[in-house]
Order: sequence, then C-alpha cells, then structure tokens
Amino acid sequence: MIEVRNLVKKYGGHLAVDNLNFTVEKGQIYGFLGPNGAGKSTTMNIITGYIASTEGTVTVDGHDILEEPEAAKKCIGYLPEQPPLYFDMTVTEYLSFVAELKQVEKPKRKEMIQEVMEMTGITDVSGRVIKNLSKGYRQRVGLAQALIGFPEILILDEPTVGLDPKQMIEIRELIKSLSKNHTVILSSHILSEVSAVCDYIMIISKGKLVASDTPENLSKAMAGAQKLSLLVKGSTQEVETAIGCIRQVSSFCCEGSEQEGVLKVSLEAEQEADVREEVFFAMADRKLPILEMMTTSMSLEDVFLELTDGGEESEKLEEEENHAGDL
Ligand SMILES: Nc1ncnc2c1ncn2[C@@H]1O[C@H](COP(=O)(O)OP(=O)(O)OP(=O)(O)O)[C@@H](O)[C@H]1O
Repeated sequence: MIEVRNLVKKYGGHLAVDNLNFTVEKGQIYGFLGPNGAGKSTTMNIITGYIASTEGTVTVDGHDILEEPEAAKKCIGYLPEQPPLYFDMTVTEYLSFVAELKQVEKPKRKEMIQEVMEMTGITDVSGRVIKNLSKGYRQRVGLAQALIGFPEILILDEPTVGLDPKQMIEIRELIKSLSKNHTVILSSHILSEVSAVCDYIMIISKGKLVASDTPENLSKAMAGAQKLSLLVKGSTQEVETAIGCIRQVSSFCCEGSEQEGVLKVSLEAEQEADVREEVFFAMADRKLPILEMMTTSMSLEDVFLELTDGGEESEKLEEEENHAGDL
C-alpha cells in the first residue's frame, strides 16, 4: 500500500528524518511511536504530500507522491496534528466544503457526509458551529473530514492528544472500528496507546527507525533480552577481561560501589541467552568472588526508553503513561 524508501528530510542543517525505510500493508493499523521531535509528523507530512522530502521516495498504491500527487493523495485521508477546521462553519457546512475540495461527485455528497457523520458519531452535532464543540468532538470532525471520499488509507497524527480520558478511549475505539475497512497509520508518543490500538509498531527516535514489529513480538523479543546486575570483588581490569570472554554478552559496564574493592557490574545478554552460569565460571576461574547476582527482564516500556535514549522525552512519556493508567 505504502512504500517508503531511503527517506531523508533536512530542515536547514537539522536532520529530522534519517534514511527511513518501511512498507505498509493493507488492512492493518500501524503506529509510529516516538518521543516529541522524533520525526513522526515530518514523516507523515511527506507521505501525505504536504511537504517534500530532501531525499528518497514515497509511493502510495503504486503512485509516487511527487510524480503523481493527485492519484497518490486520493488514496489518503489525513488528520494532521492540528485538525484543519473552519471554526465559524457548522459541521455539515464544513464537511460539504471538504467533499467539494476532494471532488466527491455532487449527487453522492449528501449521503457520504451522513455516513461519515454516523461513523464518527457526530450526527447529533451536525448543525452546531465548530468553535462551540468540545475538543473531543472537534477531533471527531477532523476524523470525519479525513474519511470523506472513503480513502483506503487513513493517516492520523497524534489523534488523541489533548483529549480527556473518556474521549481518548472513544477515539481509540473509533480508530479500531475504522481499521475494518481502512489501512491506518497513527502517531503517538504514548506507548500504551500504540500497543492497545496497533497491529504493528514502528519506533522512531531522532528520525531513525529503531524497531518495528507487532507489539507481541516486540515484548517477546525484549523480554528475552536478559539483564544481569552483579556485585563482584576485584579490579575493573580483571572483571572486564572475565566478561570479555563470554560470547553472548552484548554490552556491559563496571563502576565502583559503596564497598571498597567491589564493583557494580551491569550486563546485557543477547536475545534469550541465559549467561548466568558462564558469568559464574568466568569469575570463579579468575578467583573473582560474586557477592550478588540479579536478573531483570525488559518490559516493552524499558525497550522504548532504551531505544529512544530515555532522557527528557521519556519523562514526558512516563507522565502521560501514569495519567493514562489513572483511568
Ligand atoms: N518546519 C520546520 N523547520 C525546522 N525544524 C523543524 C520543522 N518541523 C519540524 N522540525 C524539527 O524536526 C524534528 C522532527 O519534528 P517532528 O514534528 O516531525 O517530530 P514529531 O516526532 O512529530 O514530534 P511531536 O510529537 O512533538 O510533533 C524536530 O527536531 C523539530 O524541531
């Protein structure tokens, strides 16, 4: 349905999208997950033809977005981060205007608008002026405009941002129901949202795709990535040499502990490798007593934080997650 190849976007000297490659298949819900500033909106704006890429190609249902923009855009309904609403119009007036813009044949417009209003649950407010609607209803109107023309693909940028918990749940349910007849790509910086709604997650960090898989596979793969934390009596050099001999250790670090001559060692093993015995023998061979050894598995949240470098953005994520958890 959508092929993105070697996509690069530079704003002046700033690299916002860094060589993205992915394919979107029909009939699934895809989630772009990443902290603020990761490059989600930029990627969506390029796919929908709002802005041009610096390098790379996007094809939508076989149409290159730059070479055949009309044909490509016909397949896409887009809800940008700021829904493009005209606040002084009533819902019906606005949707009629959108239908005209999208060149829906005149005799079909009325029926299509009614159907779209029913799908998004806004029939009751059809005569209301948009500026008087709540944020949740405005978001529904935004979704309704994306649905006009019944495009095969819906691209939704942070569709639940700024909504209250009840509205969030309602919009998520709505998106799920839309996926029966549409391919959906949505962006979010809320992990629980993406894992609840999407069939497939693409984690973006600093413009790069750092992981992509089903939520289940991501959890499974990462749950298998074992972390060990140890307290070992010995010098940094001896401990590092011992760990360096264990094949399946993918990364480790040593630092001093509160006890003199005792090191704190954090160690990560390759997927599903249990290296505890090897660690034990590697240390024992060198007469380095292990005073403590603990294993920790990674949750999907740990994975996200690690892949996206934690930091400021991750604190925001946690806040949002906790908030969502309060529901
Ligand atoms: N028009 C622009 N001019 C210059 N820099 C921009 C422009 N638009 C975005 N950027 C920068 O590009 C990077 C990616 O931004 P983008 O909006 O795509 O991220 P995002 O993942 O959608 O984040 P958010 O969730 O905050 O919208 C950011 O560092 C941002 O500051």
